[in-house]
Amino acid sequence: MERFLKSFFYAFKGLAYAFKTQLNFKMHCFSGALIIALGLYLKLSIIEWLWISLAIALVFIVELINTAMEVLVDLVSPQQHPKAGTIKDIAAAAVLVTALLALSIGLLIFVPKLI
Ligand SMILES: Nc1ncnc2c1ncn2[C@@H]1O[C@H](COP(=O)(O)OP(=O)(O)OP(=O)(O)O)[C@@H](O)[C@H]1O
Repeated sequence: MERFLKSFFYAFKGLAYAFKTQLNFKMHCFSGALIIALGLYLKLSIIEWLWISLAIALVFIVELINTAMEVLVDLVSPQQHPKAGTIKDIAAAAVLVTALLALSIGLLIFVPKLI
C-alpha cells in the first residue's frame, strides 16, 4: 500500500515539474479548464464529453512525454548535437499533431452549438 501511494506521489511530482517548467503545459491546463467550463455551460452529451476528455487527456499525455524527452535529451546530451535537436523537434511535433487533433475535435463539437 505504501509503495502504491508513493507511486502516486512520484506521478504528482512529475505533473508539478511539467506545470512549473513548461509554459505550454500551463497553457494546456488553462485551455482544458476553459473547455470543460464551456462544455458544462453548453450541456454536452455523454458522447461529446467522451471525445472532449479524450482530446484533453491526449494533449496532456503527449505534453508530459515531450517534457520527459526534453529532460532525457538534456541529461544525455548537455552539449549541442544535431541528433539531440532532432529528437526534441520530433517530440515537439508530436505535441503539435495532438494539439491539432484536439482543436479539430473541439471545433467539430462546439462550433455547431455556437452558431
Ligand atoms: N542539445 C541540443 N542540441 C541541438 N539542438 C538542440 C539541443 N537542445 C535543444 N535544441 C534545439 O532547440 C530547440 C528548443 O530546445 P528547448 O530545450 O528549449 O526545447 P523547448 O521545446 O523550447 O522546451 P522548453 O519548453 O523547455 O522551452 C529544440 O527543439 C532543438 O531544435
